Amino acid sequence: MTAPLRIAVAGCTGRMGHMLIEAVQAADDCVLAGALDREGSPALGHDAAAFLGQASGVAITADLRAALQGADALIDFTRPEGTMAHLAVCRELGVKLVIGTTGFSDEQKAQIRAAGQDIAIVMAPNMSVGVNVVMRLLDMAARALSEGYDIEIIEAHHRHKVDAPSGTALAMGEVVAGALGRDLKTCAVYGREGVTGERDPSTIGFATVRGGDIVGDHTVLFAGTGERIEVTHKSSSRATYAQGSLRAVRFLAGRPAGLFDMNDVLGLG
Ligand SMILES: NC(=O)C1=CN([C@@H]2O[C@H](COP(=O)(O)OP(=O)(O)OC[C@H]3O[C@@H](n4cnc5c(N)ncnc54)[C@H](OP(=O)(O)O)[C@@H]3O)[C@@H](O)[C@H]2O)C=CC1
Ligand SMILES: O=C(O)C1=N[C@H](C(=O)O)C[C@H](O)C1
Repeated sequence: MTAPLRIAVAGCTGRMGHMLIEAVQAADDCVLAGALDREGSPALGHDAAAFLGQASGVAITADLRAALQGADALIDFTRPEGTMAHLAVCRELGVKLVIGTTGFSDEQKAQIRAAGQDIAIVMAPNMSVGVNVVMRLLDMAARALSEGYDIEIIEAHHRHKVDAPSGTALAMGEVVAGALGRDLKTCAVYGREGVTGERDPSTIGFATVRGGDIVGDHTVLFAGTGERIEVTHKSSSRATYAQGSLRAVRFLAGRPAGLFDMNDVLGLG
């Protein structure tokens, strides 16, 4: 029998933190090794699975090194500044890392790439199987619809989301731009207002909706003359992100270093 994967969770009281703890508690091959929250959190010292009416035996701590003690991997869905601080310590201690956080700057992404030389990391703005399959569909659609179709990416999320456009929408934009030989940095248009002039066909537009408890909807619209194609993914539960994160941890077992994404984890090439 193989030893269970020992997983620490950062942001353990957040929306994703709770989903991750529930998923780890339910998985036969995983065990909760650490639960990290921020200094000052009223949850510090409480059992990390208390919200489920369960006892994990892991007390929530703000001490990162304590949370990582004996952990094989840290799953991090927090904020970019939190993830960067966690990354440095994981790199020092040789702990693998699954990064679900979105909203990183180019410089922060470069630092994550560099850390991948020393530790094994999976980073993906969306851990669901469905979204990563949609990415492949988008590559195919963009190549087939490269002439005469205007491309717009529309995403909707809950009222608490702090970054826009979503990491997933930006990744979809990268896939489409890559398939068309465009550079998203120069062709993206983020929202429109006032007298904008006619649409430039070389652009990829983004529109953001925020409201209520929407888990995460993404549509890529290819609008032509006489027809339009919409490729849509809708998340109805965060459980898919948590299950994808556990798949990522399993994928990292036995891999000493490298920066991977969900294509690698899911074998999508
Ligand atoms: N890759 C994917 O599949 C998905 C990615 N996400 C991304 O995950 C991230 C978290 O989302 P969500 O769970 O909804 O957010 P929440 O706000 O619900 O949870 C964030 C958690 O991180 C903690 N936190 C916030 N700032 C810091 C920091 N600087 N250092 C350490 N911890 C911090 C919060 O603590 P406190 O409560 O004290 O602020 C909280 O526990 C977002 O970037 C989101 O876009 C979300 C879903 C899926
Ligand atoms: O903040 C969220 O909730 C989500 N964030 C991710 C993103 O920015 O793409 C993934 C998912 O859409 C949910």
